[in-house]
Amino acid sequence: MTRTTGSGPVLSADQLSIIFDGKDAAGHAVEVRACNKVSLDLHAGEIVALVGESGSGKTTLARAFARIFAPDEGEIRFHGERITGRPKRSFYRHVQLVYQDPFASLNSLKTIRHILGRTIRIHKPELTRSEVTAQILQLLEMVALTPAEDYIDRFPSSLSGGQRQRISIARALAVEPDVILADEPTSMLDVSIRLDVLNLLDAIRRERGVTILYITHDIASARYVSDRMCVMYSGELVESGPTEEVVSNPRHPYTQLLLASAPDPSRTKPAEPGDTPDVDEPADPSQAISGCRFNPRCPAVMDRCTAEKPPLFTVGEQQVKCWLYDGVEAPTRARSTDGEHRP
Ligand SMILES: Nc1ncnc2c1ncn2[C@@H]1O[C@H](COP(=O)(O)OP(=O)(O)OP(=O)(O)O)[C@@H](O)[C@H]1O
Repeated sequence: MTRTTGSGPVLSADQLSIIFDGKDAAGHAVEVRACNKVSLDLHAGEIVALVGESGSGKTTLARAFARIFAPDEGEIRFHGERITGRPKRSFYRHVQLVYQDPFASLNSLKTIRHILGRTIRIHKPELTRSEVTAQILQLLEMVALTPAEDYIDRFPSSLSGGQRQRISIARALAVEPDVILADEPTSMLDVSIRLDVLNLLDAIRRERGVTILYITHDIASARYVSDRMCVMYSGELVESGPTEEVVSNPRHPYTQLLLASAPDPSRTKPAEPGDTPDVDEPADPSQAISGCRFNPRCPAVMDRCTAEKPPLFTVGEQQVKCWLYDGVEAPTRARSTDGEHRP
């Protein structure tokens, strides 16, 4: 798969559904739409945060982008080309996944030289041994494990969680990817080093132009690092837009709930007493719900919400899947778009 240049998205999901076999509360077989007709474009050099509570489908979407799950409906496109049926190895030259758990994702019996060298050699078999070593040292410097010579022959078991996550990120960078899909990369790390990893992702984007999908439960970290925020609920994207717009003026009742529940003192929309349901009550995608999937929890539910599924409405720079915005005009600021009403 070759990289083509152009102004379109680097990686995109187009009406993507991933469906698992599951069981409902009574034990009957049901389909679980972990992702349901999701459309999302990732543009060159941007950091997009995908936020939502546990079970909302964030990991499933990342794994579909990484081709671990094949689409049941819709498409994944890389620079506009369908990827179904294309060789995976050449795709992984461009798109890399960083996992949540830096302890499980690195082989603790191999040295860092082996772990990074193997990835470099798979993608660049023409390099000599000394060229591979030079690249490993360069990668260690990029992820701030310095002096790099002190780390290259160490085993992951001698590193802290934050240092291991840096090795995972270095391994992703080893192929000089266009896109990194970072699935909760800081959630298993000490709070004190989470910011370092977020700053590293930001540096990778600025210095290498890598597009990053940052998946997280934590709205404050998403706000810190991302340009755009997409909110997922029960397998669907319910709101997206420039991060500051979404955070300072959340439109969807679910986004309002998430923000009101976030331990972020700088939030601008505090909860009104009694107006939000419990955010710890996760959505169950195996549950049959007619109309909007958020309607059983929505403080603003209307008759229409239980009868019809809302489409995406454009409100200013945001896209919101909620009937509250049917026919609502909001001031639109001058900003270039690709003309399509897609997140
Ligand atoms: N292999 C699978 N088989 C059946 N159901 C699955 C499978 N993988 C995920 N699911 C279901 O799909 C839904 C979405 O899961 P997913 O892990 O994508 O959510 P998430 O938002 O990433 O949650 P978390 O933050 O807890 O990882 C959940 O209801 C989950 O139980």
